[in-house]
Order: sequence, then structure tokens, then C-alpha cells
Amino acid sequence: MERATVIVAIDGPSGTGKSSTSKAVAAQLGLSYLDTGAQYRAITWWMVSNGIDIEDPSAIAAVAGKPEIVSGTDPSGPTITVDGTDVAGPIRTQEVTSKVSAVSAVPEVRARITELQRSIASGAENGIVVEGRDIGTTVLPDADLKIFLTASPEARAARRSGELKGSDVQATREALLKRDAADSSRKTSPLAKADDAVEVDTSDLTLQQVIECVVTLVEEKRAGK
Ligand SMILES: Nc1ncnc2c1ncn2[C@@H]1O[C@H](COP(=O)(O)OP(=O)(O)O)[C@@H](O)[C@H]1O
Ligand SMILES: Nc1ccn([C@H]2C[C@H](O)[C@@H](COP(=O)(O)OP(=O)(O)O)O2)c(=O)n1
Repeated sequence: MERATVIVAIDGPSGTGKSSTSKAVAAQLGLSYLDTGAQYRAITWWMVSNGIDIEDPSAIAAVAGKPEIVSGTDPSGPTITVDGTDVAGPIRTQEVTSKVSAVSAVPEVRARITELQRSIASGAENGIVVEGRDIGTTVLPDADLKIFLTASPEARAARRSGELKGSDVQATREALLKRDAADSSRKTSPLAKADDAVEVDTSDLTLQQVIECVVTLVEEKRAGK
């Protein structure tokens, strides 16, 4: 019997475990995987590399359609290119991280990236896990399953500074909370839990427990289809 495709939306603030959970769930269930944060980072990297004034939303809006962003959706090796250049490394720098909230708040940027995300999701033959900030609320409001991951600022800061060698937990915590506040308060499609999303607090769960929880929820949805 052929299995119906399934679309899973996973949203939440930084460091709650969206990327690691989404990748593992997609790999385990044979689904595609899309990291939408990487796309916003990629367009931010392009703006920075091309000398666009990040403080000027109209300057960003004017060129938002220029870069060609391509996301590879295999969960065992996701890729991201801008105009054919592999930017997987450069999009993770502190500079891009500190500027991505400003760039992703610009409506023209969101319109462009949202359209790209919808086309990738509709082309995923077996279904897809899409992670970000506004997937359940705006990008894919008809997703079969919506998850909203949360965790305490302490847990999130400890996880993030564990990744960045030599970083200070307190400084990481401040930067992370500042970015969350910007992402949650922007006018266009802010970070928010959809009314029909299942909220999972990952503070005291291992990554494996979170993965199992989401896999179970997907399987329940699939069984009920
Ligand atoms: N439940 C968990 N317990 C402990 N560490 C976790 C958990 N979930 C994720 N991590 C770790 O925290 C870091 C951030 O996770 P990530 O998936 O990148 O979060 P997000 O995509 O929400 O920013 C990674 O190093 C990841 O391995
Ligand atoms: N759907 C999305 C995904 C990310 N963004 C923006 C806001 C986030 O601060 C940045 C970076 O997202 P990313 O998921 O890479 O961030 P972290 O993994 O939490 O560091 O992109 C967004 O506006 N909408």
C-alpha cells in the first residue's frame, strides 16, 4: 500500500533542538528535510558580501530577489548554495548570526523565501520536515503535524555555547535572547506557536527522547490518515 505524504512543521526559538530533531526524524521516516533558518542566513550572507546596508530595510528589499538560493533536502547531508556557491560554512559566522534577524524581518525577503519554501515542500515526494520560526503559522498552515519546541534560556545557552568553542555561556545567552526577542516582535510573520501546534519543552529531555516523541506523533498522524 502506498503511504500518504506527510508534512511536518517544527518551530521554536534558537537552541531548542529544531535542527537536530528535524534531521533525525526525517532520516528515520524517509522524509526530506528543510532548514529554513539556513535560507535566511544565506540571503543575509549575500547581503553582507555585496555591501548592502543592513540597517536600511528599503536597500535590502530592493535586492531581495537577486540571490538564487538552493537547498538540498537530504536529511543525511543537507546543502545550501547561493548563486552556485556552497555557503554552509559562511552562513554560521557570528557576523551573519548577528545580522540575520534584521534581514529576515524585511517583508520582501520573507515573501521570496516563503515562496521558495512552499515550492520545496510541495515537491517533496515522500513528505518533508520543515523547521523554522513561522512554518506552522504562515509557510505551511495546512501541515499534517505542527510541533513547537521550547526550552529554558539556560538550557538553550548551554547547548549553543557547547557548539561554539571557547564561547562564554552568559554572552551566548544574551545574544540568543536578543535574537529571539527580535524574531518574536517583528511585524511580518514573527516567531510564534500555531494554535494547533503540539508544544514540547525539551529542557529536561535528551535529544533522543525528543526525536522519539516527534516520531511517535508523526506515526500517529499517519495511522489516522
Ligand atoms: N534535548 C536536547 N538535549 C541536549 N542537547 C540538545 C537537545 N536537543 C538539541 N541539543 C543540542 O543543542 C544544540 C542546538 O540544537 P539545534 O538542533 O541546532 O537547535 P535549533 O535548531 O533549535 O537552534 C546542538 O548541539 C544539539 O546537539
Ligand atoms: N522560518 C524562519 C527561520 C529562521 N528565521 C530567521 C530568524 C532566526 O534568528 C534566523 C536564523 O535561524 P536558525 O534556525 O538558523 O537559527 P539558530 O539555529 O536558532 O541559530 O533566521 C526566520 O525569520 N524564519
